[in-house]
Amino acid sequence: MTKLAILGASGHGKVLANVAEKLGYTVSFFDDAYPSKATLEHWSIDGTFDDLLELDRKEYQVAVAIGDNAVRKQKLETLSELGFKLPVLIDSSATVSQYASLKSGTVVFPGAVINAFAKVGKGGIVNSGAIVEHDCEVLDYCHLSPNSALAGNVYVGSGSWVGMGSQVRQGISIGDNTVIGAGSVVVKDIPSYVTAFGAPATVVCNS
Ligand SMILES: CC(=O)SCCNC(=O)CCNC(=O)[C@H](O)C(C)(C)COP(=O)(O)OP(=O)(O)OC[C@H]1O[C@@H](n2cnc3c(N)ncnc32)[C@H](O)[C@@H]1OP(=O)(O)O
Repeated sequence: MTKLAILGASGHGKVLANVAEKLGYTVSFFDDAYPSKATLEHWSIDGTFDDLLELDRKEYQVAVAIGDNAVRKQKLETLSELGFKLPVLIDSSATVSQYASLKSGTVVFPGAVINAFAKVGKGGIVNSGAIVEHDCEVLDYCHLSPNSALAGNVYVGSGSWVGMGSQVRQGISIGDNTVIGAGSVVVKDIPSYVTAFGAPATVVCNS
């Protein structure tokens, strides 16, 4: 059995562990709240981030269960530089086209769909029931929240967060480090470093 060390003993971590166990991994958690927090449900937390860095890279692969895109990026980059394998994890109930491409550290949650020729970069979260239609390009360290839907040929810049249930019309471009609020309907391009929401989505502030 392959061992997976999960950084982040969070709700997100619980779902990630569930995905990984279905794929046959044995999981253990690491979190900087250790030792004051030593368990997560029935799992044990075995140490802090620094403890995780001491693990044998041949024995352990690593996943980062941190929802904040910037923090997840920073942790994954450190782990990658230190030689840890950051697997792509795809829940057994998700549908991912054989023509789609996903980069290291990306996790696809239950019921998500990634269709033909879509690309998802490094360290992404494709959350439960999210849809990434054909030819979309989602750059590194994005989070597509539960039930969000990108129609065909949508572009999402790095570090952006598409909120729960949001829908993005085909061909739309969303910039880097932008937040699309929950329940939005995006019908016009949205620039980088902003928060936008509503139906139709409009920019409400810089993020
Ligand atoms: C498994 C998981 O749980 S994954 C996590 C999924 N979570 C999400 O998708 C949440 C995405 N986040 C949001 O939608 C947030 O509301 C954000 C980021 C857009 C804004 O958050 P904040 O900056 O904290 O805004 P705040 O909650 O203070 O609201 C400010 C105003 O905007 C309004 N507002 C906030 N979000 C939205 C939204 N998505 N759509 C419409 N209006 C909104 C609020 O009603 C409030 O209006 P008011 O000033 O008239 O009272």
